Amino acid sequence: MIIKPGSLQGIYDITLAPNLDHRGYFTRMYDVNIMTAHGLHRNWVQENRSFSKQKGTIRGLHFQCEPQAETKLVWVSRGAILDVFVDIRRDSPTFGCYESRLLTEENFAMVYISPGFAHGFCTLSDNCEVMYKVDNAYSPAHEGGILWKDPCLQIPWPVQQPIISEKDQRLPTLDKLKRRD
Ligand SMILES: Cc1cn([C@H]2C[C@H](O)[C@@H](COP(=O)(O)OP(=O)(O)O[C@H]3O[C@@H](C)C(=O)[C@@H](O)[C@H]3O)O2)c(=O)[nH]c1=O
Repeated sequence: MIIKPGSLQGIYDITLAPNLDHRGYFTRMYDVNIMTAHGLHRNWVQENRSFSKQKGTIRGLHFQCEPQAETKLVWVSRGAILDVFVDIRRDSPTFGCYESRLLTEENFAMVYISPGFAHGFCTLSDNCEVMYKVDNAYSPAHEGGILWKDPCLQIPWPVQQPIISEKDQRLPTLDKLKRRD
C-alpha cells in the first residue's frame, strides 16, 4: 500500500499493492498499522456501497457540515469513475480549487478525502459500484452541497447532460453558499 499526499492539503492517493499469482491476486484494502503510521487511521463508522446503473451519472458535490463533517476513503469495485473533490475550507489557500482522480476496478487506486472538501463523481461505465468509508454518521440535517456545474468551478465533467438526482440539480453554487452563511 503506497500512500502519497496530493497537491491539495488533506487529499491522499493510496495505491494498493496486490500479490499476484496464477489464481488472481490478493490485496489488503485497509491496513490499520500503515494508515496509523501516516496519521490517516480514522474511526470509520459507516461503509457505503453506491451503485449507478448508467454511465454518465453524477452524484455530488456533497459534504456534511461540522460537527458531522466526514473523512471519506473512496474506491471502485466495479466499473470506473472520475472522482472529484473541491476544497471548501474558507481559511485554505486552495479554497475553491478542485482536483479529480480516475478510480477503476482495475487500477488499485483509492482516494482519501479529509473533511472540508465537497465530493462527487461521474460514472464512466454502466453498472458502476463505488465503495467508501466515512468517519461520521449520516446526518440529513448537516448535509450540504454545491452544484455540479457551478460556473465558478468549471469542472470539466465528461458529460454535459448527466443522470442526476433532483436534489443535486437544485444545489447552490459555491458563491451562493458563501453568501448564505
Ligand atoms: C449518504 C447516505 C444516504 N442515505 C439515504 C438518503 C436517501 O434516501 C438515499 C440516497 O441518498 P443520496 O441521494 O444523498 O445519495 P448519494 O447522492 O449517493 O450521496 C452520496 O454522494 C457521494 C458523492 C458522497 O460523497 C456521499 O457522501 C453521499 O453524499 O440514501 C442514507 O441512508 N445514508 C447515507 O449515508
